[in-house]
Amino acid sequence: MYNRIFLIILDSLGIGEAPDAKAYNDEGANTLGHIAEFMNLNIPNLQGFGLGNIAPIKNVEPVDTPKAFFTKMQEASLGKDTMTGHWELMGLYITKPFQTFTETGFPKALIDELEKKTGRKIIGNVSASGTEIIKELGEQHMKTGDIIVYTSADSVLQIAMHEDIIPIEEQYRICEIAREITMKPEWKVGRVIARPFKGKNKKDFARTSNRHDYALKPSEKTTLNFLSEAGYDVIALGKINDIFDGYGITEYSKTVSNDDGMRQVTKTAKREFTGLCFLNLVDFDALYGHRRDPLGYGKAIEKFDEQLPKLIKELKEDDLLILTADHGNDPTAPGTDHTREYVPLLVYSKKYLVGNKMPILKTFADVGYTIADNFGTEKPKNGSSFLKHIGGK
Ligand SMILES: O=P(O)(O)O[C@H]1O[C@H](CO)[C@@H](O)[C@H]1O
Ligand SMILES: [Mn+2]
Ligand SMILES: [Mn+2]
Repeated sequence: MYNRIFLIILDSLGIGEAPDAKAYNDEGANTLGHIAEFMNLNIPNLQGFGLGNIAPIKNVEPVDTPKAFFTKMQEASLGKDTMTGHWELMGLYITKPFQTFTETGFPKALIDELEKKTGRKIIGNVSASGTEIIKELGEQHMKTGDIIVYTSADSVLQIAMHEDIIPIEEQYRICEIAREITMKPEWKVGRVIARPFKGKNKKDFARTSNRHDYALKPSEKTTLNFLSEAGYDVIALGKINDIFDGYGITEYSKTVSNDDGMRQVTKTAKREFTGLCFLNLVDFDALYGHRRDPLGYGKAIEKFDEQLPKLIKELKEDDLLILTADHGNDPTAPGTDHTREYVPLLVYSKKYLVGNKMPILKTFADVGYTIADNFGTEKPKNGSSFLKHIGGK
């Protein structure tokens, strides 16, 4: 048994179109592949793990003796958002996608109720990029106190508010009201998200790290519950606690950036625990994928690669490190939304000098199943264990 499993989600780092990409209008999408074509990606540590053995990536050649076990995984659930990806990683499928309001905006009855309960007028109510809509409506919001509601291709109701106009606690209260209203079955969005920003005017508005996601509680127990019920630690870092609405998590800490996430996971590796440490690195997605910034994305991957050895240094022989993603977000694709892709899977332990190829996995749920299998707890309904491919327990 591995005593500690570190699971790091490089949010949105897809590795090529999924077999069903066409159904999502994402044929040809390849987040990592297209970033590598855009720049000279220099990621020696991930390369050494065998990232370039999974798929052809410019400048990231396959290696003869990869340090990790490597493959790619397909998503089984319907959808390509963060919640869907993460829930599936922990064994839970979403077979009926959450409501989206991409084309229409939110219905008048919902907006009316939100205005009445918050006492504030709503502006926006369209599908938009978060950084664009604050440029467009942020100054008006500052003058009037009206709040900016917007959505995307995901099942989200996002509210952008200036931190000097509406104090952060009040922003969270407004979002809690929105979460309650959108619990109605016909309006049930996957997430309500507070998107606070700062700045003097549209030229320097910038979003802050006080973002807060109000997700739904997973409809069934996941590996996180099975672990914590069996007495193991389930340590959530970054957005993980929000994504699972705390369900099955024994302790959590938020992060302000990818760097902070890597610092926190490395710090956690220095202490004693038995169970899972689960980290999400959201900057890849929020700062670069949605912003269609392949160079920024590539540099963020290089930075991650640089920080990885500090974490590895703290790992013991009976620790397991799993690196993967939750969906794609090809910064060279049209629009600003996620892309339906395979995700890379790298599984590393100091126990092994070399890794090997694993079969392509049909579902992200294999990750959660494998973790439950390792700790000998109840298993999720979906998935199967890949422990047999990495030398057993
Ligand atoms: O454009 P921004 O505000 O970053 O929004 C993005 O972030 C949201 C949640 O991850 C997605 O729905 C996507 O639209
Ligand atoms: Mn995501
Ligand atoms: Mn996203």
